[in-house]
Amino acid sequence: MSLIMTAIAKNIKVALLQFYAGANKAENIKKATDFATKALKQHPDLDLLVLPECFNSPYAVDQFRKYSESIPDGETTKALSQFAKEHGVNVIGGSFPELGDDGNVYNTSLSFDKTGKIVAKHRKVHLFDIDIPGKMTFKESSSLHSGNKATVFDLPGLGRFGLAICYDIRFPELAMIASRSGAGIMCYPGAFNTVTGPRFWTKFGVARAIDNQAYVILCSPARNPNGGYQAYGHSMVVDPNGDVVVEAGHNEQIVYAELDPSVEKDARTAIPLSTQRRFDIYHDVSVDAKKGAL
Ligand SMILES: O=C(O)CCC(=O)C(=O)O
Repeated sequence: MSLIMTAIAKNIKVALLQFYAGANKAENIKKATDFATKALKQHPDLDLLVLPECFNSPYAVDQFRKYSESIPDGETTKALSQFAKEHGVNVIGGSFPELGDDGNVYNTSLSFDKTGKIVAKHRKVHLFDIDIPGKMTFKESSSLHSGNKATVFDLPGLGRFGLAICYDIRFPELAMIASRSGAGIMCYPGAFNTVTGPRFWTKFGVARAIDNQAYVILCSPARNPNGGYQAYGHSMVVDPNGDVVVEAGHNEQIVYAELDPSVEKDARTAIPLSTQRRFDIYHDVSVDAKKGAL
């Protein structure tokens, strides 16, 4: 018996819905379902739809609370659940601002199986607090609270997924946890920007794919011609060898890919990282972490 595990159950046909959000929340939700409908019209046999980060709200720290809603009774959750159920399709629902029971606001991603059931909820763990002098300052923590767990889940018939949001991708640990738990696909709804996007977006997609010999899905909002936060776009799928399978431009569009379990199996068989790991050496990398060390 092969020791190499493949975490994808079948060929998975996926669509990445790259669109931007405007000021009207109801219109943003409708746009999401319109894009989803269009994708299914073009490819009725799709298994999975993926939406971008923060798809029902402008990406602005002073707006998140206004657009936030509770889960599962908020309008965004209901719309996505209903769409998944009506069309019998799995949905990784980008992210949107969640109003938690504790009164705090989170950047949260929900996934739905094809019966419309919520099968995963990830609250962004690492908040985007950066200051690049003269170029960009952003402080998500001024209005958002962070999540406190890594997210791994199964979509029945498709396989095991890891889920994280945007800036989370810079911390390889979340993808490692998912992969060590048997995930074969790592998905990041993410809104990189025109400063850090060109430099880092593709590299992170490729890095996480190679690290874990897993498919990586990145789904971004499109760039908004009416100003505000300028997302990088370039939604993409990267295969377990680090090859980019499909990549969008920066305008609104839908891109399609097929995830093939044999590609993952071949990658993992050819270079058998999973049987060569030395957990005796790096069983817990946090143990010796020193204050101020990377
Ligand atoms: O990591 C980056 O460069 C961008 C992250 C980001 O835009 C976000 O977390 O929303």
